[in-house]
Amino acid sequence: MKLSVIGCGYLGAVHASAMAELGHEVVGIDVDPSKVEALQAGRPPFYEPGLPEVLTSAGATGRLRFSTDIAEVADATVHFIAVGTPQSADGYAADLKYVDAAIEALLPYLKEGDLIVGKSTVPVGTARRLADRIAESGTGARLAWNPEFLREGYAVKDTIEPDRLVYGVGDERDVEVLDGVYATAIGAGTPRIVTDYATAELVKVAANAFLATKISFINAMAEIAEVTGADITSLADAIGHDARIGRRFLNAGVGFGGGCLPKDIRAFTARAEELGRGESVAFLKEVDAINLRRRVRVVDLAVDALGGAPYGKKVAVLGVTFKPHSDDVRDSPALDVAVQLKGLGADVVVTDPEGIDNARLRHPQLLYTSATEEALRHADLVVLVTEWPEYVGLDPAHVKSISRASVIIDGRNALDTEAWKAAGWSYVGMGRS
Ligand SMILES: NC(=O)c1ccc[n+]([C@@H]2O[C@H](COP(=O)([O-])OP(=O)(O)OC[C@H]3O[C@@H](n4cnc5c(N)ncnc54)[C@H](O)[C@@H]3O)[C@@H](O)[C@H]2O)c1
Ligand SMILES: O=c1ccn([C@@H]2O[C@H](COP(=O)(O)OP(=O)(O)O[C@H]3O[C@H](CO)[C@@H](O)[C@H](O)[C@H]3O)[C@@H](O)[C@H]2O)c(=O)[nH]1
Repeated sequence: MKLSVIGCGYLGAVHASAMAELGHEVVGIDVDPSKVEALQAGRPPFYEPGLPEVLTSAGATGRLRFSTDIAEVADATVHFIAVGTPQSADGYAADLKYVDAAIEALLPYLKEGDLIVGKSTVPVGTARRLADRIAESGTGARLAWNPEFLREGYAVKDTIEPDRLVYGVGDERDVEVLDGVYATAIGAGTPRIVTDYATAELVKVAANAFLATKISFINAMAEIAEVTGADITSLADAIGHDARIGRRFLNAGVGFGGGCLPKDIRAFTARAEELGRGESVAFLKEVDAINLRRRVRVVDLAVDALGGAPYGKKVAVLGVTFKPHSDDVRDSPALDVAVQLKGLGADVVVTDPEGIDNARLRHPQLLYTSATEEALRHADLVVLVTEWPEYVGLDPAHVKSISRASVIIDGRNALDTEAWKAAGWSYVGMGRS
């Protein structure tokens, strides 16, 4: 099939490449010429494991191209909307200006029977509004909403082998069109839920709200563990053995960040309030508050470890991305912790395998190095905030020999506690003693 993908950021670039890899002819459109140039040259403009390989192999088939010219969508019959829906500058609601602009830009090129497929995460009610706009344009095109559940770091695999497909449709004919797009996954028996627009939109935000709640739940338990001497990791293991609860997403630590969970729970709260149902999701404000408290907790632990006097002390911050295997620093707890420590006067040196360039753009006041040793050398304190394998695998005896630190703060409960203690470190985890 001939597809277009409007918006080639984290979601769109992966979607376009994976769809071409699966045999479709795809044009990816983005308004950012530097992104388009990089993608067209086979270079992902961001770090995502597996994407360079798919870009190259799909590119070599001639089925994948990228452009800034929206007119190039004219041949395609299915058009994915994958533009950003960030938090508004003045509140919690999602800013839909990119989605609206993408639809308006697409309208002149639509043909009878074309299908626009929304993949961006939007407030419930958006698809109905956009469907009305498309109907009124008289193009004969239709709209479906097909939320995306990929995780950064596993984005290619999650796109090619999704857990489930959700089709929010306004016309039953579009189920067949989407089955054609996802023929490989459908053939492999991937569950597919066909529903209306509102349910499809809500499935996406409900899934992220649930994941965020699960993380904040375990972090709330960590707060209790901290005042009782209980161990949060053992607690998570124990409750996680109950199949009704499950162990995944029960890792306590500095909390969740990224371009999705924080903004999506806030946008959901704002939308529910608009609908007069703010009380139904009021708990998400608490989920957000618990999450943000974990960042402060790490900062407080660091200040304590520095004897209450962070000024002029060298703090090595290991990790700056919101999670490993990504270069994304959007709403990153790690970056937030680094900025807060810097604000208290510490000489913060941040290291990360992939996130430094993005972090520097946002916070040029911090010192950065890609060399872990340089960050650690003569550090008065070591704080791990993103569990990259290279930090988890550090030799505690070696770190001791090059730093001045005696305390390691493990903001992700990812280190081998006993090994660090055995090497003479005072180990400080999150919700564990
Ligand atoms: N990143 C993820 O892991 C992920 C997963 C699932 C869903 N989502 C959702 O997908 C959407 C996109 O997220 P993202 O992380 O890829 O954002 P992003 O900011 O990385 O990418 C958005 C892209 O859209 C481009 N763009 C903006 N307006 C445009 C227009 N009119 N025409 C063409 N291109 C335009 C921007 O230049 C940018 O490259 C969001 O709604 C997000 O919530 C993201
Ligand atoms: O037990 C856990 C699990 C995760 N996290 C943190 O939670 C955040 C989000 O992690 P993850 O969900 O893996 O990352 P994303 O790539 O942002 O993916 C989420 O957001 C995407 C965008 O909506 C969805 O598509 C995915 O399904 C959803 O998992 C990160 O900061 C993690 O460090 C924890 O603190 N503890």
